[in-house]
Amino acid sequence: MENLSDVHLTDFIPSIYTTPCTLRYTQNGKPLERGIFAERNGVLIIVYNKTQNALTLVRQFRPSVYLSRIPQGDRVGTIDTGKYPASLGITLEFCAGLEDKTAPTEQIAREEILEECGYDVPLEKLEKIATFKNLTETTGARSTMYYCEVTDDMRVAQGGGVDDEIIDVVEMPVEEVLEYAQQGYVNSPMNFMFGLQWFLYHKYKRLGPV
Ligand SMILES: Nc1ncnc2c1ncn2[C@@H]1O[C@H](COP(=O)(O)OP(=O)(O)O[C@H]2O[C@H](CO)[C@@H](O)[C@H](O)[C@H]2O)[C@@H](O)[C@H]1O
Repeated sequence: MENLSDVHLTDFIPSIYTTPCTLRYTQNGKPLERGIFAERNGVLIIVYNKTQNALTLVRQFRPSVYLSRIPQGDRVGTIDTGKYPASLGITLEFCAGLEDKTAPTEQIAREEILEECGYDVPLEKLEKIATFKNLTETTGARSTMYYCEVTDDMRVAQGGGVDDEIIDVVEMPVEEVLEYAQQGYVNSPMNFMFGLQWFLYHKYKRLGPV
């Protein structure tokens, strides 16, 4: 995962994943315009391994996170991966996936848990937490978050993703996740911080660890 080379920025290449546009409108008589970066909707799953009292998380290289950590002046030409190693873009996240098929979100969540984390979970083990907006200033895409408890004997595969995905599955003891989230700089998305708070309040502190 850390083996990164030939990194360079190109002009935007349209794809099914992101659609930039500008919305013009008049509000209270004032003409306005706002840039929008439309994204796909997705699902997120807080996977709690009861056997290990651990959260099942995924580590992966996120290009947008990597780029955000490189100053503008050093983004020209081939990026110096000696100065800016892959680790800058490696995040710790909950299992997640895009709604890339017309299946119910529960079904997509179940498949992502299997593909990324290797657990085969029956649909009824998925508890829906909420559907919410990812960001409000640049994208209106939504995420649907689930909670799912697993045990070691539900693991049927190694996980790690499919196709071009390079994903490490990390079973991290809950107390260790807490320490990680209390650092001054957390290389994880906002939904990770929210999901962790939800888990602590609604499951971990309330019911106690197994
Ligand atoms: N911007 C992009 N450009 C090109 N190819 C892309 C792309 N985004 C995804 N892909 C392709 O789609 C594949 C599958 O992605 P996934 O469905 O596993 O979603 P991911 O885990 O990236 O999380 C996603 O969905 C979750 C849940 O919404 C979000 O939290 C998270 O930010 C989001 O990346 C990737 O391996 C890649 O090939």
